[in-house]
Amino acid sequence: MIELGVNIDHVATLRQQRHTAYPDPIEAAVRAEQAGADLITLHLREDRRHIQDADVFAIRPRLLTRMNLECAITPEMLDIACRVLPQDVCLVPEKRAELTTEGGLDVRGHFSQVQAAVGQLADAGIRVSLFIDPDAEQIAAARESGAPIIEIHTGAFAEAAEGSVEQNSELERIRAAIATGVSQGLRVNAGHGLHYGNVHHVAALPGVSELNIGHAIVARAVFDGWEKAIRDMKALMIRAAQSG
Ligand SMILES: CC(=O)[C@@H](O)[C@H](O)COP(=O)(O)O
Ligand SMILES: NCC(=O)COP(=O)(O)O
Repeated sequence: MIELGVNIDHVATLRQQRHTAYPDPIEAAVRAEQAGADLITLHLREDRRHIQDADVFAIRPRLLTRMNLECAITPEMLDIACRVLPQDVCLVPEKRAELTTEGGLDVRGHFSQVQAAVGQLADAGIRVSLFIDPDAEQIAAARESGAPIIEIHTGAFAEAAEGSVEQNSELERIRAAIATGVSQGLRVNAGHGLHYGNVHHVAALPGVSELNIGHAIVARAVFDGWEKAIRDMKALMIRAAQSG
């Protein structure tokens, strides 16, 4: 069954905007699990714009499902990951000035660095995922690095207008990437920019294991409440996966 990773970054964004104690990402994580999240995703950015180090350490022992910690490949982040020991770490590229993660990791271009990071995390017992664009060369490099999981960056698909030629072509790239990854023995996840109006396209693709979704769920929760926003997203995913 397809799994939903609820990304709680933007609960922390709201808190950091005023440096209040609320809304509390720990409560968001616990209540997300109660609403049906299969895992909790959070991204500790180098600039600490949303999730803080203390959040990661506090949430880890509270989870009944699993933690998917997203981070850049830096000595500092790898050290934190090895101290927190989440079940999963997703290695992502970061640019300090970007609004959000703009592209996938260039695994081929930084192969030795990625391979070393995968090895360090794997030695600590952490399952590693690489956040990459839907590109056959990157998938091959990811597999060679020893990472057992890839997460396909769905940002370009999400930015395309519904029903457009561009959206269709991005969806086909994702479909092909999932098929390639699965055929190479990788677990294939996907995420970024998915929302209530586009998630069905990706959830219906054969072979996709998990979708990580954050911004749209936090936005929907403003009107519908946190648990309902999560339940509704999961229902959309499951319906699409069953009909796909
Ligand atoms: C790596 C990724 O796609 C998202 O997790 C992202 O972390 C959401 O947070 P940002 O909006 O800070 O990019
Ligand atoms: N890895 C993608 C993710 O965690 C969620 O991204 P978004 O839904 O906040 O764009």
